Amino acid sequence: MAAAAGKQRKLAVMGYRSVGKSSLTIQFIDRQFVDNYNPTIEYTHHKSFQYRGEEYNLTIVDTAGQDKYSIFPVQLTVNVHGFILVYSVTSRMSFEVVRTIHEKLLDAVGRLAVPVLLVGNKMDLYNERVVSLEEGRALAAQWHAAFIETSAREYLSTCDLFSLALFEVEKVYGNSRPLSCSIS
Ligand SMILES: Nc1nc2c(ncn2[C@@H]2O[C@H](COP(=O)(O)OP(=O)(O)OP(=O)(O)O)[C@@H](O)[C@H]2O)c(=O)[nH]1
Repeated sequence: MAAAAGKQRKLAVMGYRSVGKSSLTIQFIDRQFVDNYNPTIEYTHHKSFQYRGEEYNLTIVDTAGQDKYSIFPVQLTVNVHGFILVYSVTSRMSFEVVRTIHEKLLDAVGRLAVPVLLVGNKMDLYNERVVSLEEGRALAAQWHAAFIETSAREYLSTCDLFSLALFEVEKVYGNSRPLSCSIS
């Protein structure tokens, strides 16, 4: 008998240029870090993922870097279950840009209960940090979103960020038992 198809979930990864959107996605898909920088136009990845004993077929859209003045890609929100908004803890501009993206996202989707995970990446660059952990937490709290700091380079995070994104998605679309891992 053929195995039952997994749950289909689509996630979009958005943020300013060069914050590590592709690196985080590739780290999740291939478990490797790519050091060279190639700006992304838009790339869609697929991965089967076991989450809490269930099979998920994830589609992850790694989007082109946005800035404050970019036109929000409204078509990108169609059939997307959750949004991963990434900034770099080394870039104040990238932190401002995620605020703008979030505003445009709510306008585009037209409702407040949008599953969002805010990610502060490049936490391995301790000496270059300009956005504090508290600022990230406070912004996520203001949005009622989840929050995590990570490093795609060192694969640092208390809990896999894609599991956390899925947790936010399942709060709205499915199973919402609490996570057993802590989020720093
Ligand atoms: N030190 C460090 N460097 C990182 C990290 N994540 C990404 N980088 C580097 O930052 C640069 C940009 O990473 P990308 O993953 O291409 O960034 P992006 O957000 O996809 O960029 P765009 O496609 O322009 O939007 C690359 O040189 C990566 O190697 C990280 O966690 N730590």
